[in-house]
Amino acid sequence: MILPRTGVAVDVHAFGPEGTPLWLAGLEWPGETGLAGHSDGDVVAHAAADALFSAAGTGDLGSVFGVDRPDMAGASGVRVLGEAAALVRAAGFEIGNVAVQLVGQRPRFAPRRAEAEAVLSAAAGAPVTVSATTSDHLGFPGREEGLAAVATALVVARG
Ligand SMILES: Nc1ccn([C@@H]2O[C@H](COP(=O)(O)O)[C@@H](O)[C@H]2O)c(=O)n1
Ligand SMILES: C[C@@]1(CO)OP(=O)(O)OP(=O)(O)OC[C@H]1O
Repeated sequence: MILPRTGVAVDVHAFGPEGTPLWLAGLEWPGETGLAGHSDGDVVAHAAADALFSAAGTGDLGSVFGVDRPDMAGASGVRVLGEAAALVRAAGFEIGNVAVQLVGQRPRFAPRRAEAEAVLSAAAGAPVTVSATTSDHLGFPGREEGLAAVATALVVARG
């Protein structure tokens, strides 16, 4: 019997200097300060990609993409998630779904949830849902030093 496999991941990025564009959940957020990173720092897309690797048992974000690949400098979250999904499929898995939760005081995510889910689902080729929560002003997200995202993914080996 082929059983589904779950994966889990957390990603964290600090905010960059004021004026850095924010890319989050595959969307640009005008007027919001962006995240620092080798790529565009999209914690939601990164957590989704890493959860897929976790489910498939194909390593993790750092070991697959690393920060020493010049072609990944500034890479979009949509690209990271799309490439992760392709690698997981190439390893012999179908993707069931990915669920992500953003942790941060801002941006206010809910008004753009449907838009973000559409963009990320298209990138992954499977349903990606995104929820958001504040940390009630506690910890680094609460102090608005950065954002975190936690994700789970479900994959099934092709029979
Ligand atoms: N960045 C965020 C954080 C939260 N939300 C929405 O607000 C709801 C309540 O959040 P609490 O942390 O106060 O429980 C949450 O369920 C989200 O719908 C948001 O849109 N953006
Ligand atoms: C995505 C990568 C590669 O550009 O860079 P970062 O933007 O630093 O993101 P992180 O979540 O630390 O994952 C590691 C890297 O693979």
